[in-house]
Amino acid sequence: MTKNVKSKLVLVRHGQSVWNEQNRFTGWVDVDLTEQGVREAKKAGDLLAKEEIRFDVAFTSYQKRAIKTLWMTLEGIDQMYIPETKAWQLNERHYGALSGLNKEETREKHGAEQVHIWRRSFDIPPPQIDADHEYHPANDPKYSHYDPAILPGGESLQMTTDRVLPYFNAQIRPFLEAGGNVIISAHGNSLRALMKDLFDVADDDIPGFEFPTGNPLLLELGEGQKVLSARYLDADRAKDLPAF
Ligand SMILES: O=C(O)[C@H](O)COP(=O)(O)O
Repeated sequence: MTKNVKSKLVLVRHGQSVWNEQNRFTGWVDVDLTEQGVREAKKAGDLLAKEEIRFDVAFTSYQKRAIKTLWMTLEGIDQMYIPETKAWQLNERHYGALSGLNKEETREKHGAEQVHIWRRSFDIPPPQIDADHEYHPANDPKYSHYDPAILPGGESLQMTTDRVLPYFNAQIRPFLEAGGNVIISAHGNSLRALMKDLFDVADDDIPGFEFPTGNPLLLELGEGQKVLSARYLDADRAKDLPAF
């Protein structure tokens, strides 16, 4: 049976960041890519070039690790001309008071089980960060044009999903619905939120899925954005995908 592909959607997690390398909780802290992260982002472009997809529009977060990954990927496919929208709703989940801490040291202090709950539960947020802390978005000039009341100080995956999906449905789905091809460069947990919706994954199962850094996930979508096919372009660095 032939697949009736209406649109293509590429999800790419940013290449390795400085704090990925240092094993620190990152969230909304705006750290840069490492040299390895740059190589991963460029490779994402090389891999995507082989697919010969013409994109209509790109989306990314307010965070430079995802923005630069998008730019290098678009450069690799010679499509830097496409419209590009940045939205804080696609940011990584806010890691609250854990932001900046080393994950191993936090395990030593609070126990591996507690750290696993903070990292991989669906609905348990990390401890909130103080409103006057430099890592609270209300104190970051990037977000000064937003009402501080809507800016998070620590999010569970569920809270992340609750701000990613309304944005996706309102701003990105219409392009897919119209048959457009879309690329989104974002983060481990904002991409999990999208994966949960697109593949209809249960709350308890979604934290178990990992997005490799800088490895584009290509989805072919049919009517109503039903997933018809899904594969990571770097098969050697692929992770498990939900059933569809
Ligand atoms: O924000 C972070 O620290 C990482 O990007 C994702 O962290 P996690 O693996 O703990 O979800």
